[in-house]
Amino acid sequence: MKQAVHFGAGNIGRGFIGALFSQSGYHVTFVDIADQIIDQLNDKKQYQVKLATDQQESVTVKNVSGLNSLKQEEEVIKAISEATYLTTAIGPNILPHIAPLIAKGLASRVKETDEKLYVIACENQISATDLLKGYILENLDQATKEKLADKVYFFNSAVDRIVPIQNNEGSLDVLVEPYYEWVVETKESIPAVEGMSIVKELAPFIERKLFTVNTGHAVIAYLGYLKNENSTIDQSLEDAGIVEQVKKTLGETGAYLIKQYGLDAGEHQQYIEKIINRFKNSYLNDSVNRVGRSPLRKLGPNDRLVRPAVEAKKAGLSYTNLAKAIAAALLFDFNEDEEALKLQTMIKEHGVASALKEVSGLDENSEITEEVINHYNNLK
Ligand SMILES: NC(=O)C1=CN([C@@H]2O[C@H](COP(=O)(O)OP(=O)(O)OC[C@H]3O[C@@H](n4cnc5c(N)ncnc54)[C@H](O)[C@@H]3O)[C@@H](O)[C@H]2O)C=CC1
Ligand SMILES: O=P(O)(O)OC[C@H]1O[C@](O)(CO)[C@@H](O)[C@@H]1O
Repeated sequence: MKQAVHFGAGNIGRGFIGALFSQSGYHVTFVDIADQIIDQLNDKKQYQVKLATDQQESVTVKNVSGLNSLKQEEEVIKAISEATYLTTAIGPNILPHIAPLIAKGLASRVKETDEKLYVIACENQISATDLLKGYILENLDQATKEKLADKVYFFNSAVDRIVPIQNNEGSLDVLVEPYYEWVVETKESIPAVEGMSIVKELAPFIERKLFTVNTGHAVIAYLGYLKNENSTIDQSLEDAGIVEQVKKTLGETGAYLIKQYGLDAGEHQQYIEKIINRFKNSYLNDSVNRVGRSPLRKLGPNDRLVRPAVEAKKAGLSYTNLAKAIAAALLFDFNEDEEALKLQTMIKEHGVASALKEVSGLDENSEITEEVINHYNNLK
């Protein structure tokens, strides 16, 4: 049986990427640090992916097992040696932590086989695989790096499926939205995986996804949180003001995307509407706290709020609604989120402009910062 190794047996790992490999005839070895999930994968060897619809259709995902990256290094190295694909869905901040083990796996593999391995990071981050590749190379000697050529390939990708936090402690089953899109950038001819689309140039796809799905979701999460910190995304969309704000913000990112990539304006508008409808799915029960999680990452210079604002400004386009979304993100003070707490401390100690400089790379006296501060004071 063909083998896939997937780092991160969480929501996207089990509910999306691992499920596609299993449906394509692969055995999937999930590598994680959560013993409870790993033990269950090895014990039950299957789980259900349930669709968040009124019919609640489900798919059984079979041929799965689990390894602990902290306790089973040798087994992970062996699994990497035998795999055709190595994928991740663990969060961009964790990539540097798994790179040393992947490097050991690759070093061992290239001594044993000339078979090709395809590495794809499935994270909400532009060029996530390039970042992972960089971290892996830092852990390899020159001779091994040279041996990777024509044997280990690294492809960037964009992943789109909403998978909320699961309220089913003790179960491997995952509730997911029916929609999904996995776009992988490569010019190679690679083994087929059901549901994977191949493109030669990822930039328009990942920017369209990140600056529509993730920007829109972030706007709802941060404004929804300000209204009621215990609410869900679909509940927040019952507020006409929030709906209007999402539409205006996606109008701004849309204007940038249309200009930058020559998208058809009508088609892009339909894409926006389809996405807002996905957000309204009440079966997902997706909390504003999950979607707003890790605000330091989400306020990063290349992420879903700041990058489109900077690009829109450069292109002479409107960015005031994006500035409002940034301001709302700066007010996200959910006390179970480490990054939110850190952000609030930064703001308290040094002020909004200084926090924006440090987190988003925006100059303290830039026009965007000025606009964000105006919105921040109004929202506060
Ligand atoms: N949930 C969603 O709807 C979507 C998430 N994504 C992206 O997918 C990635 C994963 O997100 P989720 O699945 O939602 O997160 P999650 O928190 O459900 O899953 C992450 C998994 O990684 C594991 N992990 C953490 N540190 C690890 C380490 N050092 N070694 C091995 N495993 C480790 C955790 O135990 C957990 O099982 C993120 O980059 C996210 O932005 C992308 C599209 C959709
Ligand atoms: O997973 P992140 O980057 O923390 O952000 C949450 C976002 O990612 C998703 O989980 C999937 O794209 C969305 O639900 C949401 O926009």
